[in-house]
Amino acid sequence: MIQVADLKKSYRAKMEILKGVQFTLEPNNIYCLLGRNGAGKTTLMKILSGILAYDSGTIIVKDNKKLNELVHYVSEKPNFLDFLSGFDNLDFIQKIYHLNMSKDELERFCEEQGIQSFIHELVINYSHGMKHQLALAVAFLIKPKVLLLDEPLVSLDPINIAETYKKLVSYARRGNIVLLSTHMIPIAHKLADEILLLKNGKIHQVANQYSESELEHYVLNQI
Ligand SMILES: Nc1ncnc2c1ncn2[C@@H]1O[C@H](COP(=O)(O)OP(=O)(O)OP(=O)(O)O)[C@@H](O)[C@H]1O
Repeated sequence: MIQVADLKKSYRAKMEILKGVQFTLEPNNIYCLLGRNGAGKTTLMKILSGILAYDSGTIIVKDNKKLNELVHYVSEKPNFLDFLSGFDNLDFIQKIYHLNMSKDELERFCEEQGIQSFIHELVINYSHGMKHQLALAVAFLIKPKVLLLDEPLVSLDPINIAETYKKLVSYARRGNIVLLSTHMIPIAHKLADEILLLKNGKIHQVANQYSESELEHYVLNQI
């Protein structure tokens, strides 16, 4: 469980983006982070993943575990070693994480992830959607307890979106936390157990108990 309280962040003296953010994340749940452009969603995710420092507030992790050891952040602009294949990128990452996977095991993993058709091509030649699929595969390879995804579905085709829905739900239900930012209300409605609405530097946390049109109405009235 992760409890965030009174979290504040400014980039410049007069530009406070997070003004005392408060929310709780529990294992087995998917959270969708919604908010207008520039609301601070990426800022919040970067803070949770330890990439960015915050000014004040507390982030408490159950059992006093270190958050940055539990979290994996998938950026909206994933970066890889472009002149290696996706497969060699995955192999490099599994070695860094000491997963001790053989090439055959990694091939099987790529098949399970549905990325075998392009995984041996150089990343420099990948489309946006292929890069995002590879970034999601990295997340499922290293299996973080807390998976943060910054607009992960924007460049995926409908079949890959449906597959990713299934993967994220089953991943969360195995005792993990999934937090993803999205601008798409149907995605939030379909996936989220709870909605985190970021507005004016504060979070409103609500259960996803709405129909899709009610959620749209709620979000459009709140943000
Ligand atoms: N490194 C930085 N230095 C200064 N200002 C920044 C920096 N990064 C982000 N900001 C500002 O902080 C605000 C929040 O940005 P952030 O990227 O967190 O928003 P967001 O909710 O993810 O937006 P979007 O939905 O458009 O992706 C914006 O006003 C942005 O210009």
